[in-house]
Amino acid sequence: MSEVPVLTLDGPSGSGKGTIASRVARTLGWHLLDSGALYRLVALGAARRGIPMEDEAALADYALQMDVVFEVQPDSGEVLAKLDGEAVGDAIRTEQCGNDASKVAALGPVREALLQRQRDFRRPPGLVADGRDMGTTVFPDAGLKIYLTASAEVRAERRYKQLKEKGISASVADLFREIAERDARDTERRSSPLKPATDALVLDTSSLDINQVVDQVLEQCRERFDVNVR
Ligand SMILES: Nc1ncnc2c1ncn2[C@@H]1O[C@H](COP(=O)(O)OP(=O)(O)O)[C@@H](O)[C@H]1O
Ligand SMILES: Nc1ccn([C@H]2C[C@H](O)[C@@H](COP(=O)(O)OP(=O)(O)O)O2)c(=O)n1
Repeated sequence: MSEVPVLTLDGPSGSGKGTIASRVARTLGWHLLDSGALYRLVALGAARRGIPMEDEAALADYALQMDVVFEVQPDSGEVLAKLDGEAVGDAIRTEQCGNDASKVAALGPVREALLQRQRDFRRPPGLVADGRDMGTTVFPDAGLKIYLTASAEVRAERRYKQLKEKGISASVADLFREIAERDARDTERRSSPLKPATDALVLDTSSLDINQVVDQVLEQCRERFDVNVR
């Protein structure tokens, strides 16, 4: 078993995983795995190559050989992805790409193809891994597992504000429907469905702000890991 400590943050869309994972990883000085970005990159790369979303074998093959580089921006901490040598920008952040990612992620062979790539992110001094099955399947021996959640209404409202800030128009009602559909697909699939690990700490963030969630997660990290953070 690897000695490198891992914190897993799993949960449904809009629960705050990405935001909290990036803040906590920066504070701890640990590496970051945005596993959802990998599924989004499979969906984007496959669409660009004309691979049909039903062709499991071709999708898994692409997931195995796609060339992905994540570059952390030193100032903002923002992570930029390069796929097959090209910066993808916001193309992987659209709701369409998220929905396509959720579809390719339901395919067992695609999940299998991404498993080792995700585990390779575990490097000293530690890893914060964000996704759906980080605590259940990818890092079952993680030292701390947190399952973030929030009501679907709150999550749709957060997504609405996030899109508005980016200048993208959307309706809360459509976002709510998409979130409910994605929740259903992610929790009902057979291969590594979205659910809290039996040893995960469940944190409902519906009435917490970002700083409150970061503080609670860091508090748990201080208790579980040999870290010295304020
Ligand atoms: N606890 C929170 N309170 C309010 N807004 C939040 C909270 N956590 C995240 N957000 C905001 O909600 C949006 C979605 O968060 P994000 O981290 O992308 O979620 P996820 O990765 O789970 O889909 C972002 O705009 C983020 O700033
Ligand atoms: N570990 C993971 C991460 C993401 N997925 C799938 C399921 C999700 O609906 C999509 C997109 O994930 P992502 O975390 O980027 O999406 P959100 O930011 O939560 O909306 O990928 C997965 O099945 N397993």
